[in-house]
Amino acid sequence: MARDVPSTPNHIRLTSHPGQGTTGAPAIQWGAADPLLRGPIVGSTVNRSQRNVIGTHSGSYGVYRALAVAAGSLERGHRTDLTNTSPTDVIGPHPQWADPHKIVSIDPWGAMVARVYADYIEQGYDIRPTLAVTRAHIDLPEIRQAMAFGRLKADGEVLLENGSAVVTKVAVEPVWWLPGVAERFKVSEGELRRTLFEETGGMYPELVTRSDIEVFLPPIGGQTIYIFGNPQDLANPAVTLTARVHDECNGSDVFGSDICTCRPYLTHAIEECIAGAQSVAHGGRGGVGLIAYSRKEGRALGEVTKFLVYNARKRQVGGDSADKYFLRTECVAGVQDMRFQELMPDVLHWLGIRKIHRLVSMSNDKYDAITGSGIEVGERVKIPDSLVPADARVEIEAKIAAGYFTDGSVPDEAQLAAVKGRGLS
Ligand SMILES: Nc1nc2c(ncn2[C@@H]2O[C@H](COP(=O)(O)OP(=O)(O)OP(=O)(O)O)[C@@H](O)[C@H]2O)c(=O)[nH]1
Ligand SMILES: [Zn+2]
Repeated sequence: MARDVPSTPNHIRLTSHPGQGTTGAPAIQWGAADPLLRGPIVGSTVNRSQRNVIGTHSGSYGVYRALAVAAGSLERGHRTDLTNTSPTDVIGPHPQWADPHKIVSIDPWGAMVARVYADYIEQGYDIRPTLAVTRAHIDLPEIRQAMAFGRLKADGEVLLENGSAVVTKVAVEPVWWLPGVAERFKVSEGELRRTLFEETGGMYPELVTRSDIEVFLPPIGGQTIYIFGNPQDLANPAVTLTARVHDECNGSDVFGSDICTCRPYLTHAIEECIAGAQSVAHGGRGGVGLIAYSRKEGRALGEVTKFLVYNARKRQVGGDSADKYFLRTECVAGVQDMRFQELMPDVLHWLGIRKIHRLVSMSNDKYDAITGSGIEVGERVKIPDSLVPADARVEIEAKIAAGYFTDGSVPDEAQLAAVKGRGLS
């Protein structure tokens, strides 16, 4: 490993120093329809005078990049070679991209920077994609099972004979336009900036010293989109869209933990998306399917908090029960949920979506955020009862009592108290 990295500066230079100015930093006019007028996002950590954002690229992985530079395995200021990296499918531009209030947490031009900002890149600006579009085959045991039971049939297009589904997938990194984010949360921009500064331990001084810089690349996880069928159809409200927006639950999604409904609901949604995208001749709906997966582990409380809550739930007097489900979370975390679905619809607007015909979710927070942002929702598809693991009854009944969508009855207090989970074994 090369340890002699000569380019690390001896003096720390603070971008918060007002004397430094923004000479050379392109202006950003958020929501401008013309990408050149909107201006490129420049988050280079090397050429400070060209930066027009607070923070840096890659979300939380920016810290690993720093580590790689510190360890000498990455050359400081390495420029991405964008040869052959362009999107496999063109998405947009859609009219929503030109509305500064519809999209505030994604750079809509993030997948095509190499093309639209080619001149800037030629002049030496370090402009990096914040979105990447590719294609893949996904292979899930639940989908092969659905084929074995005759619920899905291969069509050679969306679903192959070997059980793989063909998808277009998009990786999304967050790019926050602070005035718009503040507006979403109904707080002043100053209040948002000060709180972000203080609650990150003063990590980004520019939040409070550089009010002229409005864009923040936050050190958080992003999203991944999986599209079944033609991505262009997402923007056509006449094409039936089956969609699920899903928040990360590593324990269930990946490891099959049975305390919640996350993986079964996700795989059910994938099955619905495949059927939704298949042709009518193959038993499908002749539409398009979408899964938007957000890195918001444990309702964005993080996995440590989540596991603490599991212990508290299962050790409480009387054992784990649905009536105490949210109370235990609140006791540990101080809040039930920190996901804030307010920013979630941005990705749907980026895709040009105006109508979701079948929303595979029971969450009232998701529903309210989506419809509140101007997207029409038709049917809401709940998780089939047979897919709810025994130990996840506590969660699902507590959610229904708290306002989640159901086509059955809402449990009362006594019924909730009677729904019990397993002990700690
Ligand atoms: N803190 C905490 N988080 C949980 C618990 N159980 C599940 N989660 C998290 O809750 C989130 C569930 O998100 P989704 O699967 O999108 O579901 P939802 O928002 O409840 O709504 P649906 O769309 O109806 O499934 C994930 O981030 C999980 O990690 C729990 O007991 N405590
Ligand atoms: Zn879960």
